[in-house]
Amino acid sequence: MSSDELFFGLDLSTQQLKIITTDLNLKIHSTYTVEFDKDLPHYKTNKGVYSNEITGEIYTNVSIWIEALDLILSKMKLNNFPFDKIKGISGSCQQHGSVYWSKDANNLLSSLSIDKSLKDQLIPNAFTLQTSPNWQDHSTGEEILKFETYLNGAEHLAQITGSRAHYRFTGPQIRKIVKNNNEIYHKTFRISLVSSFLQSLLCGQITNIEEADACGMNLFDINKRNWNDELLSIATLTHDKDLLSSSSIDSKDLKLKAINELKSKLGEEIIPIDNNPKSLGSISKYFVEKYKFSSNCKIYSFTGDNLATILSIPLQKDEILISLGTSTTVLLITENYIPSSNYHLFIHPTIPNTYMGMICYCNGSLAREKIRDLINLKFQTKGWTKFDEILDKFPSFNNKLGIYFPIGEIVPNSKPQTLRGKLNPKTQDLEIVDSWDIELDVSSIVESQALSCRIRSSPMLSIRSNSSSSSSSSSSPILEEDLKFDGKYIPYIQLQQRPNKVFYVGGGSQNQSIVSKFGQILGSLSGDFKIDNSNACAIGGAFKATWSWVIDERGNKKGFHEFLTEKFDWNALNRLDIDSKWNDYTSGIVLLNKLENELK
Ligand SMILES: Nc1ncnc2c1ncn2[C@@H]1O[C@H](COP(=O)(O)OP(=O)(O)O)[C@@H](O)[C@H]1O
Ligand SMILES: O=C(CO)[C@@H](O)[C@H](O)COP(=O)(O)O
Repeated sequence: MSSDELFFGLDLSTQQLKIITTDLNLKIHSTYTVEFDKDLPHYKTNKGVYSNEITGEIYTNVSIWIEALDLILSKMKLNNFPFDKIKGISGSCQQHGSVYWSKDANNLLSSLSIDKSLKDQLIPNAFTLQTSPNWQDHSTGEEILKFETYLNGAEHLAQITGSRAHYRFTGPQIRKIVKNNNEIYHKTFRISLVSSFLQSLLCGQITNIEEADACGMNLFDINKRNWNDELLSIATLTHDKDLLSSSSIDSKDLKLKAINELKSKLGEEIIPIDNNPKSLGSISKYFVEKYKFSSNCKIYSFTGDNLATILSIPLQKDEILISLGTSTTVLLITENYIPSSNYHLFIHPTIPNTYMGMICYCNGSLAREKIRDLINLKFQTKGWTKFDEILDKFPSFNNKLGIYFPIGEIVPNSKPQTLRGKLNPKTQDLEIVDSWDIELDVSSIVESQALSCRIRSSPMLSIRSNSSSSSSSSSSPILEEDLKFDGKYIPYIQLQQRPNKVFYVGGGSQNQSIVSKFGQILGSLSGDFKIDNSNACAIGGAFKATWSWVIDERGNKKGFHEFLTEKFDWNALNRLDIDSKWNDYTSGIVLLNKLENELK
């Protein structure tokens, strides 16, 4: 490894912990991974988590993450990795999850001995709760109802926080813990997001939550750039009578006490996004002594995995990035804060006055894997080859679609279920079908997932379609009426908007057939691109660490976008040869709309 200045991007996602190292020119040097199911089998996780199908709870064990950190660094040490060259570290983590620290945590974090593992020193006493809710959790139905009711509805909540209430968001999850584990809540000294938890381990002290990731909590006021008192009180006062406005001094005191208690647990200060990122401090002495990091190695704030993903390429307006990880997420950037209950807006993690738009689906890779497994069972095959071969045999829309939600879905908000249907192209009537040949499920699942991304991202774009630029079938209907998705009408004009470019990242982007089908349906105007690696969020973290360090230590004044555009390796973008079938799939929008209206 020739460079003397290296940077780490960590990514703690659902199924694994990754580290990518880059140099000052943003060139990628190495990648290391620990997969939870495979490399830490004693935890007996399934795809990184534990699930309770009856309650809808999905969670994991904080201990897995702590053990994974020692394990990945030990793997690197065995490989003689030059830790002393690491100048800066940043990273990303799965969003919304929360970690509950005890009052002893800071002492324990700052006095770790290298004779014992992180896990043996932290797990017994540093946490009040050994588990952390996972973003796939669906157990907070009652809580999200309270958040939306007390805040005068989903749209109003979205105006304040960038999102309506969601099961997985940290505020509703905290409310559930206050209700079910009240003693534990009050004993908790600090609450971290997964991102601030990991940066705290590295810093050797509990650190604050970063502004962009705070937008995934239903607690943070995006306009005021601060915690919202009303929302903090909803998260902690679980008796309706305490929440209903009352002018009595006692009730005001109770509310204030509850707000202040949660504020102090979350940390009064939030790490702001600006053009002058400051380090949170140097890496803790445990890592210096055990792995031989330099004591000058700086830690920069971590963010959410989707937020870090948009840092991996110089994304522009009207370009969308699709992450085909465990979740499927559609990401884009915008300077306009126009919130809606149909999508999420987050503060951009490095560019001031800019936002990230996001749509997130739970049933992404794992739902596709279930169909792939059935195909492999039928044909006695392995891997994705047969699935891909079948998918490639469906070159155009056949007026059949299925909705496949083995677990509850975020978009649209729905229980676990499967629904298949055919559209009569002449009458536009829907016929529900109980089952069909499993081969049809292959095209159906990929088409319905891609159509949902197209429908829900198009209102956030600004380029109107020029239908002559894509292949068109004369039988395609023209949308002339507004369609209701997720309880809200999308004006048909907005359904005509198309992305300029689409970028694909994440595990599933390695699959040419899946990406081609997405590309045909999304119909980008200036091309589809795959990034030549599957670790976009870890790369985004490494790029953020590099940019931050260059500002912090070298006095560079370039903003993140300028810095990235200048150094970005454009050869890493793989242009894909995909023919748009945007027009042909217009009837797919009608069919998906009808099918979604039938969901239970
Ligand atoms: N060749 C492939 N074809 C389709 N899906 C794939 C392929 N390779 C990996 N995947 C999917 O990628 C998923 C993991 O994506 P990744 O981005 O690594 O995960 P994470 O969400 O944990 O960051 C797996 O669940 C798997 O289904
Ligand atoms: O909940 C969301 C975003 O809101 C998920 O995208 C999580 O952030 C986890 O992502 P992966 O494990 O799929 O990377």
